[in-house]
Amino acid sequence: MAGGSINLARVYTAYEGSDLPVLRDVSTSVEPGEFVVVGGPNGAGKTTLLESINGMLPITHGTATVCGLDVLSHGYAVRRRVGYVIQNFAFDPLAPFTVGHVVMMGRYGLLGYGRQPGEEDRRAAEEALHLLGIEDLEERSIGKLSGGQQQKVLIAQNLAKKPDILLLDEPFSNLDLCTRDFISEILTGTADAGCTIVMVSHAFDALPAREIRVLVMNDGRLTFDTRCPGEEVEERVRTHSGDPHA
Ligand SMILES: Nc1ncnc2c1ncn2[C@@H]1O[C@H](COP(=O)(O)OP(=O)(O)OP(=O)(O)O)[C@@H](O)[C@H]1O
Repeated sequence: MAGGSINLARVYTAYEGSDLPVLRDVSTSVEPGEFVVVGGPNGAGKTTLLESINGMLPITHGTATVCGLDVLSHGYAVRRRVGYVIQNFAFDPLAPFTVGHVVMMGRYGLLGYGRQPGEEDRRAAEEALHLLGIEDLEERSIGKLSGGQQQKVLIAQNLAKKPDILLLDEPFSNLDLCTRDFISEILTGTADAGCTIVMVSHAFDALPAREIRVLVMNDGRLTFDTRCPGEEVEERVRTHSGDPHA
């Protein structure tokens, strides 16, 4: 994990079929190894921001450069280096994959076309299973696990990829309090190893004690940007989030 930078310059993003952009005039720079928390009210554009960074959504104006690559013209290369733990994902109970398969899928984008996983891939998957403490689930069917267990598997899948940047959308949403602390420690270790972390969250109780970069979004715009210790993040986000019901 080398740690990747993110540079957004006056970015606008619109969903297909819509003329109105959801992200509006977003500019920011994230340095390699930063731990970023993105807050703000429901519908502010936080998920849209993550999916603009990894090139899943089309940027209609402005430029996004991730790990030194232009996202519009090098989306595939960007996604090889960026992990993404999506929000509220649930596998079909009949999905024909074991936990081991799902974690190994994190390596597939790194393999050439038609190449089978090798020793390095197996080691990376085993390390990720071990880090998340889910080795005992390796042979279990993914769709038959609890939401919290599936969440851990998705995090393991993305860590097996050894990304330069890890994007996480509400990673604590399915997790009990102890597991939140456990995942928070893993993310802190991942950031300390050099990986840039960008996490969208409404839950701030499990943030690491280290310095956090806080970005707040309101109505598609980036409206607040600061750095503070983990325990102050909730207060900063609360103070700077517009009330959508006001
Ligand atoms: N697939 C889509 N097509 C059209 N509009 C969408 C789509 N997904 C989201 N939007 C709109 O984009 C806006 C921002 O949504 P987004 O999911 O980025 O917000 P968010 O800040 O992540 O919200 P939350 O905290 O509720 O997860 C919302 O107005 C939403 O309705």
